[in-house]
Amino acid sequence: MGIWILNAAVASGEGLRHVLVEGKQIESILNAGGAAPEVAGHTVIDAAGKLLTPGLIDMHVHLREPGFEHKETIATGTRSAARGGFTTIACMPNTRPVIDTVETVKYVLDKAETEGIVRVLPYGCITKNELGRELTDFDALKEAGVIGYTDDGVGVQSAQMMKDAMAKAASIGMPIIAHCEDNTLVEGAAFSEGEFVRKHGLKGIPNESEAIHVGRDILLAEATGVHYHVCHVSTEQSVRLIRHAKQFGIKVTAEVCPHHLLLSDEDIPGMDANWKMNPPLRTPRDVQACIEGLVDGTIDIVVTDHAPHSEEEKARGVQLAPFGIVGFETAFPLLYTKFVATGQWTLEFLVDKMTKLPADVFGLPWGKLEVGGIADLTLIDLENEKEVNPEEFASKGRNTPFTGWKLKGWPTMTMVEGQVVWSE
Ligand SMILES: NC(=O)N[C@@H](CC(=O)O)C(=O)O
Ligand SMILES: [Zn+2]
Ligand SMILES: [Zn+2]
Repeated sequence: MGIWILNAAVASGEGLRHVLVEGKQIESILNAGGAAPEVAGHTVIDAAGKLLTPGLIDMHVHLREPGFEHKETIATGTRSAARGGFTTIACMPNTRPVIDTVETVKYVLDKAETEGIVRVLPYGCITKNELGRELTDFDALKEAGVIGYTDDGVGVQSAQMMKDAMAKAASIGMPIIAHCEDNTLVEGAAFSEGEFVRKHGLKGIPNESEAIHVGRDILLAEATGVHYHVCHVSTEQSVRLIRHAKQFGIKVTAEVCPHHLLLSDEDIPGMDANWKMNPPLRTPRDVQACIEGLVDGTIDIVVTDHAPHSEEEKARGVQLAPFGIVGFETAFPLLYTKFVATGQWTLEFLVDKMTKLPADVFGLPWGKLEVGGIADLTLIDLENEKEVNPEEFASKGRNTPFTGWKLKGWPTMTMVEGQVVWSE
């Protein structure tokens, strides 16, 4: 007995489909124009009026477990992901303890297996404790199941340390995923150098703090041959450097977050820590460069950088509050409403940036709608308009700048390996 998903629209826009899921697999995909399928004995999901996509993939998320369970857990984070239409998520290692040992990797994978409802792929740290002093055991972490190395949350300050990390990762066919930030340029600043900090007489975070690492690391990637992936690109300078590196055939890929495509520092309404994230909201010119970079392929994929914090932490005032905003439950509706519904992007472009392309960049077997493929699937309602209401989030985090935005494109069902893990 299988599951027939009937009369679903697909992102390419050419007619409706009936899709049969048997066990963990997509068994067949039919054009809905032909003879009606034999559904007797099967479960039927009526997808009329809905878009069917491969399950969304998010290669940059913070699940906070172990150690920061008051912010999020693997249970709540994966539920939040499922509500956002995500079926595969890659979690960052800046937990407590950080994910720098085989034991911590196993802990996360075990928790994900027993308490998670979507697929969780862990990253391991580049350096022990993310302190930048000593490399972790890349071989052992790979063996334990990490999909790459990153010190996300902080930049690797030493060029020699980064070069050693890249050389080692390259030798075992693994990627380096970099949070690009030079600490000497950002001390004490909460927002980007731009209109907002000028107006309020604050110290700003300059664009070079990110782009200096991007430039340095591109040269190190060229020298070592590693696959180098740039986290949360936010500046015009970074986009330019990555575009140039790609023209040279250097193995660099990059990601961008919805908030860096939709908001600039000029949108910050006041001293509200729900607008504080790292990298910060930059100038309108940077936003435009990120959009252009995504469109021309300089930036490969969209990620959320889902970074939940408690309300108490975010209420400490903008100077003391931690950086980060939640992202799972608003990502697709935001980008659909603001870029696809407005006619700037095709639906297929957006869906590819959140499914097929992340899978391609990281060599993962998911993210495609094809017979014989794993049945990770998402249904999305493109018509129903609804306001963003953080009280409805499955995440423990309520820290979003998008409260009250009226959006379309809300997921209504998420299936992982043939099992409906969430539906409205
Ligand atoms: N993005 C953020 O603002 N915060 C992230 C860290 C990070 O992604 O660098 C976090 O862990 O809270
Ligand atoms: Zn980061
Ligand atoms: Zn992050």
